[in-house]
Amino acid sequence: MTEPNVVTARVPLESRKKMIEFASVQKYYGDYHALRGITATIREGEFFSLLGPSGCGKTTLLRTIAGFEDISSGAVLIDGRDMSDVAPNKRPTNMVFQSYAIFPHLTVAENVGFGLRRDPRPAAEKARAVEEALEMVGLKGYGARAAHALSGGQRQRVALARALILKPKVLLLDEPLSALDKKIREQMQVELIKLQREVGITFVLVTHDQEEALVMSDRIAVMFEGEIAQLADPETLYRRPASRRVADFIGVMNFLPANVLGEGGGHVQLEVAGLGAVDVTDDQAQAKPTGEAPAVGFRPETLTILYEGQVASEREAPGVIDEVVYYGDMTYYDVKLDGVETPVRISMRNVFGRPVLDVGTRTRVAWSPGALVLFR
Ligand SMILES: Nc1ncnc2c1ncn2[C@@H]1O[C@H](COP(=O)(O)OP(=O)(O)OP(=O)(O)O)[C@@H](O)[C@H]1O
Repeated sequence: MTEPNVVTARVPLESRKKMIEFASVQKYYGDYHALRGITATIREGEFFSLLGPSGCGKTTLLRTIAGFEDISSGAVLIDGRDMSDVAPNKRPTNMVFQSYAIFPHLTVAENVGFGLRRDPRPAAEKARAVEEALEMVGLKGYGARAAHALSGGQRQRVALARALILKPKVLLLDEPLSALDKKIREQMQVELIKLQREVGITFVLVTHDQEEALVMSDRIAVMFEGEIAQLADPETLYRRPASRRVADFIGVMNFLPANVLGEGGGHVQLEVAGLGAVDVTDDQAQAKPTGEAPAVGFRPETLTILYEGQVASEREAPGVIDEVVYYGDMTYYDVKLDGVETPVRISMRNVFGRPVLDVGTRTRVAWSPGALVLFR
């Protein structure tokens, strides 16, 4: 196995060199404006994801890196070099697709070694490289097997090994796990992260699965309609989404209407439906106001149902349980806070086998001002 790569071994992203640069990239398909001025930088050894709903342009953007898609204006640079006149097969990139594009009539080893067929190295050396690549993806000893006899997950590993053996600077992954069952997909996600850390290659992943992006990425670009709506690390995206739309796309976000009463000294004073008067810091407020009616957002796990006699550590609000959804390890409670028509969703871990509360029960909900985000 290769040594852990020094680049990815805890060198902060911002001090690594720029591996991919998008400079005002525009793409038209006829009249259709598919990429609307993309500017972003992906660093060496980064695990970077393009996340967004169907049709937002994420695959198109990925394909501009590989050179499978010409751009209408702007530039794509790889490792400091403008790729405008560089053909796809001359770029230091390799792509792994959603469908396992392997040759079913070849063995696993033949599939993995396919890209080395014009490599002048002696056969024994190439065979060793194939063995190494198979070991990397957890398929040690599978070389002689027929590729058609593999499971979906194994085929995708072969496709990965085949890409990695060519030692690209950048590996492009177009929804590589989306055809796999949930369990295998989750297992492969963890393996891919480990693999990426080991080889130190820059990975760019396209996915419409927000959980997958959160689990795997150093940073994520959330795209809507050909634009990057927010580019940030997973925690920032989750805790400080830049807009209602991003907040809604990543996990579950509750919204309650709010009135802005005043502002200044780094704080915003609000009156929030169901919660009452509350101060938030400027840091909790959407940076670029859109002029939409103000609302506060908060995640289900930032609220707690209080049991009888239990005291809230910060604030509490009364309400009635409207719906209960039991998931084994956790329960979702939808609670109608007094005076608010739309219920808020609360997730509770079922650690001590507490009784599930019934619909219609009056309850109190503990919440914390620090967990709120103001959208306006
Ligand atoms: N070759 C093409 N000709 C015309 N329009 C295209 C072409 N390829 C993509 N588009 C359009 O450009 C937009 C972006 O497509 P793209 O495949 O990048 O989206 P996506 O975010 O990857 O979505 P999905 O997850 O569905 O693949 C879509 O509206 C699509 O219909």
